[in-house]
Amino acid sequence: MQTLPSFLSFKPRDFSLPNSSWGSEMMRMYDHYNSQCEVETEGGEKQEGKWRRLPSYNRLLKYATGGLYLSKMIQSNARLFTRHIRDPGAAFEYVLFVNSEEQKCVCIFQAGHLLEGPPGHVHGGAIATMIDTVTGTHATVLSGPVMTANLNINYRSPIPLGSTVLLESSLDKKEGRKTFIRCRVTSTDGSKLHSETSALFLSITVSHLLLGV
Ligand SMILES: CCCCCCCC/C=C\CCCCCCCC(=O)SCCNC(=O)CCNC(=O)[C@H](O)C(C)(C)COP(=O)(O)OP(=O)(O)OC[C@H]1O[C@@H](n2cnc3c(N)ncnc32)[C@H](O)[C@@H]1OP(=O)(O)O
Repeated sequence: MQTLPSFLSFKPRDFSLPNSSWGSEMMRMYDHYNSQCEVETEGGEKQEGKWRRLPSYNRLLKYATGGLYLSKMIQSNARLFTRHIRDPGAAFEYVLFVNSEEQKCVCIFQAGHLLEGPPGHVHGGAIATMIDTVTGTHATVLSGPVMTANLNINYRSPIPLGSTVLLESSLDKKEGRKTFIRCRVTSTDGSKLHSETSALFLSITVSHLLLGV
C-alpha cells in the first residue's frame, strides 16, 4: 500500500483533549461530561449520549472538509486567538460539550497565568473572549455561520487566576437571521456567579467573511 506524503497525512492537534497542565478540577469536570458522550445500553451496547465533545483546532478552517489544506493556503500564519499559545496551561485551556436535545453548551475553562488583569485575577477581556468563543460556537452549531453583533456582559465576581470555571450557554430564541444566546460563568459547583451575558449573533454568508459584504 502506498503511503501519503507527510504533508498530506498531517493530523491537526485537537486542543480540547486533556494535557499535562490540566488541574484536578479541570480533569474531574472533563471526565464528568466526557463520560456522558457515550453510554452503555442495558444490552451492553454503546450508543451516543446526550453530550458531544467538540474538537478544537488552532484554525477555524480545520473544521471544514479539506480545510487543513485551505488553512495552509489562506493567511497560513493566522491562528485562532484562544489557541495560539503553545505553552500548555499558560493561557486558555478549555473544552466544549454540546447537548443538542436541550440546546445547551458547556465549557470547562482553566485560566492560565498569562490572562492576568487585576492582580491574581482574570482579565475582563479574557473572560469576554471565552464568552464570545462559547456563545459563538454554540450559535454556529444552532444556526450555521454567524458573527457576533452584540455581547452584553455583567461581571458579578472576579475569577481567581489558575482556577477552573464553568461557562453554560443556552438558546434564548431565534428570529430570522438572529440567534439570541445567554451565558453564565460560575464556579464548577455552581455556587458562585462570576458573570451573566446576553448575546446576539447574526447569520452571515461566506461572502461576508471573504469580502466584508
Ligand atoms: C457541527 C459542529 C460545528 C462546530 C463548529 C464550531 C466552530 C467554532 C470554531 C471555533 C470557535 C471560534 C468561535 C469564535 C466566535 C467569535 C465570533 C466573533 O467574535 S465574530 C467577530 C466580532 N463581530 C464582528 O466583527 C461583526 C461586525 N459586524 C458585522 O459584520 C455586521 O454588523 C453584522 C454581520 C453583525 C450585521 O450586519 P448585516 O448587514 O448582516 O445586518 P444588519 O442589516 O445590520 O442587521 C440585521 C438585523 O440585526 C439587527 N442588528 C444588527 N446589529 C445589531 C446589534 N449590534 N444589536 C442589536 N441588533 C442588531 C439590525 O437592527 C437588523 O434588525 P431587523 O432585521 O431590522 O430587525
